[in-house]
This record gives sequence, structure tokens and C-alpha cells, in this order.
Amino acid sequence: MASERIQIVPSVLPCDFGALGSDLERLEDAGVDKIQFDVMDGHFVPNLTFGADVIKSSRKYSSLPFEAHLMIEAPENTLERYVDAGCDLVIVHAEATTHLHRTLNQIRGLGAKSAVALNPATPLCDIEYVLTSCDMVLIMTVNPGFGGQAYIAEMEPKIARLKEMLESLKLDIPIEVDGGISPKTVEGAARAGATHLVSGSSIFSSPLGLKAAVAELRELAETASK
Ligand SMILES: O=C(CO)[C@@H](O)[C@H](O)COP(=O)(O)O
Ligand SMILES: [Co+2]
Repeated sequence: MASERIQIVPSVLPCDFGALGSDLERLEDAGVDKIQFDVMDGHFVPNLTFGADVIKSSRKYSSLPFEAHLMIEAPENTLERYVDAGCDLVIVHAEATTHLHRTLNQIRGLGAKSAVALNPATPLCDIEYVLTSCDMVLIMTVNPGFGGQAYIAEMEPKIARLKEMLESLKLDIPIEVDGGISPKTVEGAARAGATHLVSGSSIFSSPLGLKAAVAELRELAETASK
């Protein structure tokens, strides 16, 4: 199944926002599969980053797919701007939008892929009836808002249960994990069923350098998922 291929997805949070273009070029040279832009509004999460304009002006520096991880209240009001900015996939939080089914279909209607993210405390039953409107599900392995937090290993049974749910519904949808992914934690997430692995602080601070850090994460995840 296509969704089983491991993808390494850097979060841009550790990038130098004054030189984002050159950091995006470095990431592409390092062999990553897509780029995650962490959009935070200071309301849904207690941190503020950037909006669609920054993503739009970054688009020319990379040929990789872009995904917007929208940690914002009422994302349905601004989805068009992220698709227009060049995001191939838009991720909304189940906790941040009242009419989740409509919001996910709105993303598809704009011509992008749709995904839903769940905070650690949010149960899988909250998305059971919208899975056919999703092109990916993101299980947060930290509480959203900041990079560099500790991985919450208690999310592994949640990932495994989601994988079972998707299999029983015959839905070929990849599971992404985000937060605290490093060489120490990636195997547990991959073994549980995650194939898209977001990593920020670990790959950027690795003494191996970006390229070898990305290769190491990929190799560990591929071995663990077999
Ligand atoms: O969405 C988020 C945080 O809210 C993530 O994308 C993190 O920013 C990933 O960073 P690390 O946990 O890998 O440092
Ligand atoms: Co993120």
C-alpha cells in the first residue's frame, strides 16, 4: 500500500525564519519527503508563528510537497489562503473546528489533500465518522504549541488502534506522528503504525548533520515497521 512508505517530514519550527529559503534548500538536499509548516495563532495554542504569506513566499525555494499544520481556531475561515500559498495538504485540528466534516471536505473542494490532527487527550472516536473525508490522520505525540517537547509514548496504542480502524474500514490513509520524534522514539511510533514522521529539533540539532540525521530516522523507522 502506498501509505506504508516511510516519509520523513521536517517541521520548520527550528529553521532560521530570517533565512527560511536557504533552510528549505538544505532540507531538500538532505533527502526529506515533504515540509511541515507549523501555523500557530496564539489562541488554539499559546504560541504564535506565521501565516499563509510566509508559506507563499517560501514556495519558490522547494519542489517538495508542503503541508500546513494549522494550530489555529476556526481554520475553516482561512483554508483558501493556505491552498493558494502552495500547500498540497492542509491539516486541521479536530478540537479547533465545530463542523469537522464540512471543513475537511472544504479543503478537498479547494483542490488540496485534507488531514485531521488529534491532540493527545482527544479520543479516536471523535474522527471515526469523518475518516472517509481524510487523506491523512495526524496523531500528536506532544501537546501542540512548541517544538522540543518530550514524546508521549502513551500515544503508541492510539496509533495502533487507529491503524486497526483504518484497516477494518479498508481505508489506505497514512498515519503521521508529530512531536518528540528522534532516534530514541521513532521506532515505537513506526512499530505502532505511523509512516509519516515529523521531526524538528532532533534532526536540526543532530551532531550527524541534517542529511545523516534524516537517513538515520528513515532507516530506524523502516526497520521497525517491517
Ligand atoms: O506541531 C508541532 C508542535 O506543536 C511540531 O511540528 C513540533 O514543532 C515538532 O518539533 P519537535 O517536537 O520534533 O521538536
Ligand atoms: Co507540527
